[in-house]
Amino acid sequence: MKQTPFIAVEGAIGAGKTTLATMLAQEMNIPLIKEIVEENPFLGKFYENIDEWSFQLEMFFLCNRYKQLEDTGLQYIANHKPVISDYHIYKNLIFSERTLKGVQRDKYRQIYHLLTDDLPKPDIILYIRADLETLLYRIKKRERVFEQSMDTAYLGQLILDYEEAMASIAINEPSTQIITIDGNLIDFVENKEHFAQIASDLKELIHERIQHT
Ligand SMILES: Nc1ncnc2c1ncn2[C@@H]1O[C@H](COP(=O)(O)OP(=O)(O)OP(=O)(O)O)[C@@H](O)[C@H]1O
Ligand SMILES: Nc1nc(=O)c2ncn([C@H]3C[C@H](O)[C@@H](CO)O3)c2[nH]1
Repeated sequence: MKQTPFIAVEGAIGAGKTTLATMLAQEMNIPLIKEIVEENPFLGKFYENIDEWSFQLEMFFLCNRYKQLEDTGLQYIANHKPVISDYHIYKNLIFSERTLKGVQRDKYRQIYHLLTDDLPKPDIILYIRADLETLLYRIKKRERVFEQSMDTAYLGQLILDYEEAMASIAINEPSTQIITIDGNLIDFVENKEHFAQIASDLKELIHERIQHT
């Protein structure tokens, strides 16, 4: 096992990935890799008309994440520096398998594998699992205008897709350790003890990995 961890925070839309990754980066004094949201020119259009804009949006996310992770590999992982990101590259497939159809989906899949198969993959995933009610509440509270008309069925399906994806990673990438956080009950934003427990579990896991290197 590698000594220097690459940690990714994952979960469906509004689960709290960016919030938790930012808090942990600060607590552990490690760099944070954050996905681009506000500068994304296709997100607003996508939520208005998924069929029309999905290919552009998925390709935009893929290219951005590809570049970020390529840089992360060179800057941090190759130099044995720990790093935390608010996504796993696999989320591109989770979303695209739902939003794309037919030839576009086939082409995207090929491009995805071509670009990402040799990218650095996280050693540890913090998976925030939350139900539809919790996510809808948080998306509303966050007030991103383009997300307010999000189809509930789309979000509900993504929750299921995330469950399947995490189970698949657990089987197909056994060196990746997944810590599941109950996002309905654990309030790492308001409750200091909840956050302290997550940080302590993560540090212990990293320590164990170092011991077993
Ligand atoms: N555990 C939590 N308890 C209470 N509020 C939370 C919790 N996690 C996140 N929030 C709140 O929910 C909103 C969404 O959080 P955040 O932006 O971190 O989610 P995200 O998973 O990064 O979203 P996205 O999928 O859109 O990137 C924010 O307003 C945040 O303060
Ligand atoms: N279709 C699609 N594909 C992705 O890879 C992807 N990654 C994030 N998102 C959406 C969720 C939030 O609204 C917003 C910020 O995370 O962007 C995505 N949407």
